[in-house]
Amino acid sequence: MCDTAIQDLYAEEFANCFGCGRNNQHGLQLKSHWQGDECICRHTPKSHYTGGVPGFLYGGMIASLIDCHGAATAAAAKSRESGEPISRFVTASLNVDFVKPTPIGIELEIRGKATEIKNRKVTVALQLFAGETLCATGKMILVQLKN
Ligand SMILES: CCCCC/C=C\C/C=C\C/C=C\C/C=C\CCCC(=O)SCCNC(=O)CCNC(=O)[C@H](O)C(C)(C)COP(=O)(O)OP(=O)(O)OC[C@H]1O[C@@H](n2cnc3c(N)ncnc32)[C@H](O)[C@@H]1OP(=O)(O)O
Repeated sequence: MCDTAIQDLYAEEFANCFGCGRNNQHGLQLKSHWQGDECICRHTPKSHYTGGVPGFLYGGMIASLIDCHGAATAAAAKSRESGEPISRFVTASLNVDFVKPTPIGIELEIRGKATEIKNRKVTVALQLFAGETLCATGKMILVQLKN
């Protein structure tokens, strides 16, 4: 696994996101790492992010985890393809399927893979696991910010 998180390579002005900005002291500060041919993020949500049924995670938080990790996956995949430094991608489209209730209290693992890279547009497929259980999947389209 690459030691440096993708989010730690974002330019300073793009490092303030609630989900993954290293400079956002009130945010989740998610970290994503390239491993093999995919990108991995691990996070244990706090219990107050419940969706109303104690012990289970709010769907909006699930979408947020997928969203921010998808952006990191797109940035890493594009950088690996082009040989250029990590750049910043924003979400143009986010589709989440909630497959099983997601438990709170154990570490979640989100796995992302780029399925298509076309100029500034990257399509990413994601899976969110709680242990061995696939709880949610995501499909995203991300667009690289213009310089
Ligand atoms: C991430 C930090 C950002 C900090 C802000 C700093 C500077 C501001 C600079 C730019 C503003 C950018 C982002 C907005 C600000 C904050 C977002 C915070 C981060 C998030 O919270 S993130 C979740 C919310 N996110 C958004 O707030 C995005 C709103 N949106 C847009 O800002 C534009 O919509 C954008 C940039 C996505 C694209 O605009 P664009 O002009 O750069 O590019 P363009 O439209 O040419 O698309 C290029 C190729 O993507 C295809 N494409 C586009 N949209 C598609 C879709 N929906 N489905 C399928 N394909 C799509 C086209 O078809 C074309 O493909 P092709 O080349 O093959 O034709």
